Amino acid sequence: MHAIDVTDVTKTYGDVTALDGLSLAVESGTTFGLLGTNGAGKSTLFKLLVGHVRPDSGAVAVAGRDVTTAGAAIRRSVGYLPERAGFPSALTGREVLAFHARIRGLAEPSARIDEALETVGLSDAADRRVGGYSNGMTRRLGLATALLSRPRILLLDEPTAGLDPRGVASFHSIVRQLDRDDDLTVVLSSHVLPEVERLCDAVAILHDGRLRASGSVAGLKRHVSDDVRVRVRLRDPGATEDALSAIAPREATVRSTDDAIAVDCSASAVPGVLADLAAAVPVEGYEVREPGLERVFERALSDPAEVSA
Ligand SMILES: Nc1ncnc2c1ncn2[C@@H]1O[C@H](COP(=O)(O)OP(=O)(O)OP(=O)(O)O)[C@@H](O)[C@H]1O
Repeated sequence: MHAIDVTDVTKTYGDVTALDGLSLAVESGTTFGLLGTNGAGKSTLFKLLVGHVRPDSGAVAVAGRDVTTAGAAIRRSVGYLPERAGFPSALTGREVLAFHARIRGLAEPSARIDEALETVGLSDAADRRVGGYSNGMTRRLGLATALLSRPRILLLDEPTAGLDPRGVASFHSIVRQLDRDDDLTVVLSSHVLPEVERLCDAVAILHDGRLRASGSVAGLKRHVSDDVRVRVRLRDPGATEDALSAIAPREATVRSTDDAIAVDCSASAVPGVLADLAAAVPVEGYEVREPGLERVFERALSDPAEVSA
């Protein structure tokens, strides 16, 4: 069962094509990561999913219902934390939530407000003015507003951007706690690949409004896993050119930094690569790395063919 179905959606803003024939499905109950370069269309996708903008063409369905026709009913089942959520600084956290509960016409608002405050760890700060909240607390208050209607689908647009490491850790632990609820689908966008790798079951990578890759994190990694990356540190930074020439005849992708070169090649080619390099230039050391989500991302951006894994 899909929580979200996006079918051949195009969305333009004047001359800018934000989404270009995008199709994407998100399984119910999963935590799904949305990755992409700046301007790839992630925020536009979130806005389509909550009905804040309409597609020029194509269909957007949430919980099996078309967003453009289901309107308010959809908004009740979806919680949305926008990329930039600010609140009136003179209000307390509880007053902000009471306001959001009122405009959404929620029944039993105080019980829901207490529950949301508890979930995001703001119960003790609930009666303090929002103007005195840290960035992390403000983001968590944003999450609390998204949770007020006890949504089945939670959309988090770059929820940890700009937070310090403690703020990030505390947000992650809340998302992990929410993830225990099998009926809740979480879609989060992020530029931090390790964050997505840690929290998400499946991901989509967007570029220029198009889908470049989608699938389980493990499946996408396997897709590029015939290659490993060998990073070789050179004793003499001036030897980079000689090192590159030594590798040139091999079937490998090579990148150089000031004092190291990184070679993507098959695992079986590693001894030969190391031997070629050691014969050509003084080598300080090396490490071999299995592919991570970072490699999947690089591959997705450099190769326009859509990958599904
Ligand atoms: N209201 C708007 N008016 C005009 N252009 C817009 C508008 N909103 C978004 N765009 C453009 O649409 C494209 C996609 O933007 P969007 O914000 O969806 O990308 P994003 O992936 O969320 O980017 P980022 O990672 O930088 O937040 C960009 O080129 C952006 O400039």
